Amino acid sequence: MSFAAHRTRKRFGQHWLTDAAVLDRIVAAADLRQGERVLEIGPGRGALTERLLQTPVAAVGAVELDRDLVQGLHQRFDADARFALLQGDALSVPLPAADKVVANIPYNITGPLLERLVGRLDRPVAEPYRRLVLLVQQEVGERIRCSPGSSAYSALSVRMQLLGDCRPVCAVPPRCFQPPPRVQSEVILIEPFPPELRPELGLARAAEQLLRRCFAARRKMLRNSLGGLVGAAELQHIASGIGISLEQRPQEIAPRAWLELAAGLQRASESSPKPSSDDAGQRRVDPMVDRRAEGRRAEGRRDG
Ligand SMILES: C[S@@+](CC[C@H](N)C(=O)[O-])C[C@H]1O[C@@H](n2cnc3c(N)ncnc32)[C@H](O)[C@@H]1O
Repeated sequence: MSFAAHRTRKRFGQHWLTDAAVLDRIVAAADLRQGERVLEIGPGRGALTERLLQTPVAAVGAVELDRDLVQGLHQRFDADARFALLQGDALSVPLPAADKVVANIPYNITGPLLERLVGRLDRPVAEPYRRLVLLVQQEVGERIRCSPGSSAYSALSVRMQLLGDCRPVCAVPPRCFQPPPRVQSEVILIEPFPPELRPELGLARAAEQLLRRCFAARRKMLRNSLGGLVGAAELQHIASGIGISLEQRPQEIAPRAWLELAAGLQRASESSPKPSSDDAGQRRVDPMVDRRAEGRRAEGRRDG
């Protein structure tokens, strides 16, 4: 099917980026160099693909879910040997090897796609991309990159900022798309840390549990959220060592401090006497904390 015959599908999050200045900003932020391979999720009708192919990259691997766009994309780009298209779901197909990812992503899969591309704190991707430049719903972008103390600061902010350097590139209002989405958007840049700079796996797991526990009750002071994990004096000692107050709430604690807190609690829990059968399971970071609270929040929706 040609692009002219194609009908835009809302369920695939199809909002074509038509603003030349935003396309320029995305490509400039990606800083694509000679020989690099770039992955594009959701090329659509190829507005961004065309720009990517104007850079000196060695390969542009694109993954598009909508079968009806495949023919048009082949017609438009097959003359360039660097272009390769894979039809399928970016959440499940084997992704083409790449150094960088550049994409105007379908907002309804933001959460799982981020997990696939950047990984989770306790399940990081083995070989991180060097850089990702993603057009996302502004609300999600803000949560990814915001500083502690901001109302948008959440467990997602901590996780992402422990996995990489996250920065805003530019705001993108609805008029930059056709059809315009109902929500504001923004371009963000993520530079994942190399494996040697990531938290060690045991600590990452403990931090993940801690984040779930504390952000499930984000209005509670740490003293209350953490009470019962270790004794009150021990908890105070750990907090003072990190330079945080137990009167603080989760959204005030910086990403690195979460790791230090998890490490301190782990150490305290390991060195304390074995709990009696009555309070077994209460002294260590609780692995059964409710996962649902954070579960779906990272999934943005372009249509509000
Ligand atoms: C917001 S549009 C962006 C299109 C184009 N890159 C642009 O900037 O104009 C999102 C694109 O992702 C595609 N898409 C949606 N879900 C997908 C998935 N799970 N895997 C791969 N592509 C997907 C849509 O069909 C659509 O082409």
